[in-house]
Amino acid sequence: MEWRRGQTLGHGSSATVSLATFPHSDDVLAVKSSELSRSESLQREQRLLSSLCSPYIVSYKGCDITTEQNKLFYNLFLEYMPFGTLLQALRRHGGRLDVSVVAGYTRQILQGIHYLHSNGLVHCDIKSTNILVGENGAKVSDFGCAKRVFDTAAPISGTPMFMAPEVARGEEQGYACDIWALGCTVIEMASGVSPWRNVADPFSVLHRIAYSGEVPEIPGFLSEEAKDFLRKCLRRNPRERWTASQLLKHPFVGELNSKSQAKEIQESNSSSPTSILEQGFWNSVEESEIHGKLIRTRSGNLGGDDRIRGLAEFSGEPGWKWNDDDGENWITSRGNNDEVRDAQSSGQPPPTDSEDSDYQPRADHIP
Ligand SMILES: Nc1ncnc2c1ncn2[C@@H]1O[C@H](COP(=O)(O)OP(=O)(O)OP(=O)(O)O)[C@@H](O)[C@H]1O
Repeated sequence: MEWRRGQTLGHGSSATVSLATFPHSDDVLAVKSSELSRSESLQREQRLLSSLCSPYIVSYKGCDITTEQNKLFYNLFLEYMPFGTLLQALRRHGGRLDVSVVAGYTRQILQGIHYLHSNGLVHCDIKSTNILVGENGAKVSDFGCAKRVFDTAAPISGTPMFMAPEVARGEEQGYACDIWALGCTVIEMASGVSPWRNVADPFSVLHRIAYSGEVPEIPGFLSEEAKDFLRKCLRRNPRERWTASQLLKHPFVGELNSKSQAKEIQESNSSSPTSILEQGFWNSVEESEIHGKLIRTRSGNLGGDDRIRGLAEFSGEPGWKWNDDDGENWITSRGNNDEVRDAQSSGQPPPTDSEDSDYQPRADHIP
């Protein structure tokens, strides 16, 4: 099927995401692209996403390969989420969301996590920039770090600020790490600040998470229900952390609340621009995120501080920025320096439809 690349919606470490429009229909999709030679991670994401089907997971819509500016690009088509990331939703609402909206989003993210866990998958990188918002609320996206729970050979990956203690120590990365990261995301949604404050660099945050015995500070203004929910998510021992199915029955996100929460979410989004013509607005919001987002770390078999220092140093490659005021100043780091540089350069956007001269889409798999 013929399609055209439209405006850029966002940049990740491994790919650029643009709008995809279709000449003979009003359909609009998001297309996540990277150079074919560097698309291993995107193709892995495609294999995983194409096996999933849930209203709480951003839907897979197909894939293809195009030639643009004499380069081959691998393209993964996704359901378009018009309100962008949860972090952007947060910024639009002045940095924090009403508790009832937080509860509604939390329930939806939890349903996405529950679906993944029921299918033997761990997301490994739950955080506000990997949750996308549409007309009906939040969906889980970005499966670049996801893995089968029994895949013990898979490297540790994720974003240090959201890493669970057992992950920071390099012991295990099972279902419970997504629950810890959900707790961190809820704190971010409710308070507008990073889950860990006063940390100078990635080594400090990883060390603190791994060995301090502390948990992120639970905002005092939250209701008792919300605080209790967070305490169940943020237990340092992964065996004591509640599971997604237990948490779905917690009163903070309970079924009884879900109708009013859905209404709150719709109202909260109704003041936001939805038209794709207003993408300039989104792009300007996105700009503030481009300088970096997450650290994605892959650890070797070092122990204790050496291993943590290794993780932190991977995160310190060119482009790394740490800014405690904005926990979103992260870059992705994978494996070794070459891979880091490759990942950064593959993030270069392919040309948009107005820029490319030899644009030849070849949509083999678009439905
Ligand atoms: N389906 C979508 N609809 C709308 N915008 C999207 C969609 N998918 C991604 N985006 C935008 O593109 C950005 C980058 O996407 P994504 O996080 O999937 O890329 P990535 O390369 O995997 O990033 P990361 O560095 O987190 O691994 C998102 O933060 C979001 O702003």
